[in-house]
Amino acid sequence: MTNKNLDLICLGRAAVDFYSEQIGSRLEDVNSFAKYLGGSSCNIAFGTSRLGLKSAMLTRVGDEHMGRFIKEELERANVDTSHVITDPERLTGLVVLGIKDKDTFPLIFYRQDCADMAIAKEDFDKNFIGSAKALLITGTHFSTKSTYATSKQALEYAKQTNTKRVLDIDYRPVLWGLTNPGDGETRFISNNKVSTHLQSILSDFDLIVGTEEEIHIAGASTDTITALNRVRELSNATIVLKLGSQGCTVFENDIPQRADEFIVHTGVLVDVMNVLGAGDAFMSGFLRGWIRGESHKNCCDYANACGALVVSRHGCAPAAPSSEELDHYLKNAHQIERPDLDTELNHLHRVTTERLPYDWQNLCIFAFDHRKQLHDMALEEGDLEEGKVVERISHLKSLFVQALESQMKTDVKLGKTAINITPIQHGVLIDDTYGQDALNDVTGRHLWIGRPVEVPGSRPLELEGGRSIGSRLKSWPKEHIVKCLVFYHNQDEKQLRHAQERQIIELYHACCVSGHEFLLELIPPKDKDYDDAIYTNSVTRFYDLGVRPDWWKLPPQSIANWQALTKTLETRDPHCRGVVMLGLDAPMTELKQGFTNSTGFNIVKGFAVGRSIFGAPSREWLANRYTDQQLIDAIVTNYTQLITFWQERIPRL
Ligand SMILES: Nc1ncnc2c1ncn2[C@@H]1O[C@H](COP(=O)(O)OP(=O)(O)OP(=O)(O)O)[C@@H](O)[C@H]1O
Ligand SMILES: O=C(O)C[C@@H](O)[C@H](O)C(=O)CO
Repeated sequence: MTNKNLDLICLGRAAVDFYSEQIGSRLEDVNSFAKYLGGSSCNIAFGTSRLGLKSAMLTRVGDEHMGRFIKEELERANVDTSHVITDPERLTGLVVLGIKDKDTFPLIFYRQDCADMAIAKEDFDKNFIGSAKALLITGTHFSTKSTYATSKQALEYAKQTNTKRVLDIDYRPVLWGLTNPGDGETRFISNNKVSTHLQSILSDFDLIVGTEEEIHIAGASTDTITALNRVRELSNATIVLKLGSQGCTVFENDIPQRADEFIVHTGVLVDVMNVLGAGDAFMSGFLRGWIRGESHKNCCDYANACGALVVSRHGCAPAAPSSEELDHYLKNAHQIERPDLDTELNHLHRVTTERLPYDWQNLCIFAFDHRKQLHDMALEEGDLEEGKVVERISHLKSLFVQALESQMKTDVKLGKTAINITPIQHGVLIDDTYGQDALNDVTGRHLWIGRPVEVPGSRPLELEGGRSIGSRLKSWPKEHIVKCLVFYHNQDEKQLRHAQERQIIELYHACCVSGHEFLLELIPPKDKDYDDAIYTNSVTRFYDLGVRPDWWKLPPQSIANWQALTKTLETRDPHCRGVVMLGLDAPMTELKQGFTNSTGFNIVKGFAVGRSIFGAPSREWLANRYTDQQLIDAIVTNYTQLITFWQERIPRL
């Protein structure tokens, strides 16, 4: 398997899963669904990519939002989507799934004439298939005349180019027209036609994977040994038999005469939340080892562990583990009774699977989540009635977004001439009190977006909208980063300190559940003395409490302090995204010095500054001394100044 730049191509179903959020509900009664990437083949392309293989997807999606979602999800997981073709006529397949109890998982496929079934021979060529070490096809894509012909063509190219061929039998009777269309749940119906059909392709494969029921359909017998023997008669492939919670077994050559002669590779039994997707995760784990030529034992260990992790979690694709997470689980599985409740494993899952949004290294964040300050400013300068304040500040915040847009255009020009400068990544911090329109406007544009939850100025910390932050986060776009500012001193009197810490712990856990990133901003209270060590001590204290924010927001620090903080982050949470520096309305020269001190410290990813950029121009605008355009221009001048300070401190490439 040399000269292959891809490890794996997956040909088959690409769908969107709508997954019931009420565990125990009948599907009839479910009232909210999570939306995930789905489709067995897509799940495997995604799962193997998370495990470090270079995977590609070969399929079609609709020319609509769901099709784009699939493509983007795959890309975020680093899957090659060069052969995810947009079908001009058909819609993307959908799947609705429920979790009734540990054995009942109602499932409806909305796949009539769906896009992935239109995959055609013209969608790929021999070079593409030959560029992978292995080609995987799932059973459904042999179920119609045209998908059969397309799949056979792909197999032929694979044979000619020494690409290994893998079959996941993945038998879904409904997709062969054997049950009523609403019954996606039934996993086995014996049918001679299907068996004969499948048997016509078995000889084409090097690896065949199936559950007992799937081997039964392929081998045309409900006696497992008989069915395995029939598969063996027709194929020299390595056969992997999945045995549910017991694990799996592999046959290279002859089939043993009795089941008790099987060499069973067992994993660790876990509590089932949902078995759906276990097969795709199993396949992903197995292929991680098989494509790299590892032993059966390793392949099966990876496969069983991936299956176990996925059955213990909600969803199929999003539950799939990363390489680091899998290795951690394999080392510790016997001590991890409940993977779904294990803090370390959940943390690794959260921080090592592709986080939204992207990789941030050079952040220039325009922070205008100020509520109290802008409110006071509006009253002072604008001579407004209280009722008009909201309207005026909302308008002001929309103009801030326009200023940001102008700034981004300026940067594009800058980037063209100064190519040796690291590209700037823009961000914003906006509240939903005055800035909902501005927030909606910036969302979905690949910006870093922070959104505050604290009641401004509160100490002890209070959250806007009360304590039920978890339910609030349900309505937040995933890309919004939960920002919480706390006026904190690690030597605050006990009661105050504990109240604040409890609030932060709850908030952090709510973010872990909702999947939002969390930014913790620490500012020492004005009414209390503190020395330089306060930041490292406070950060350490939160780690001791089990709070691992994705981001820290801290004032600029001395060089010695950045050294201490670097050490703390490296030892306590190497996956932390980093620190952004705040401005505290400081004059530009002071900010410049602060930025300079952070030179060379990789934990510092950028700045998040507000009043130094918008303060003076906003006063002018609120007092009607500036037009909208003058405000925008003044903001861009200040923002550009800060970006220049920041860029100058970044070592040139
Ligand atoms: N309760 C469990 N505990 C531990 N591992 C499990 C458990 N259930 C399943 N697994 C693992 O997941 C693998 C696949 O499970 P299963 O046999 O249910 O696949 P499947 O029917 O193909 O799944 P799917 O619903 O995705 O089609 C098993 O071989 C095993 O490794
Ligand atoms: O493979 C399918 O089409 C169904 C999937 O969308 C879903 O993720 C699942 O059930 C995986 O086993």
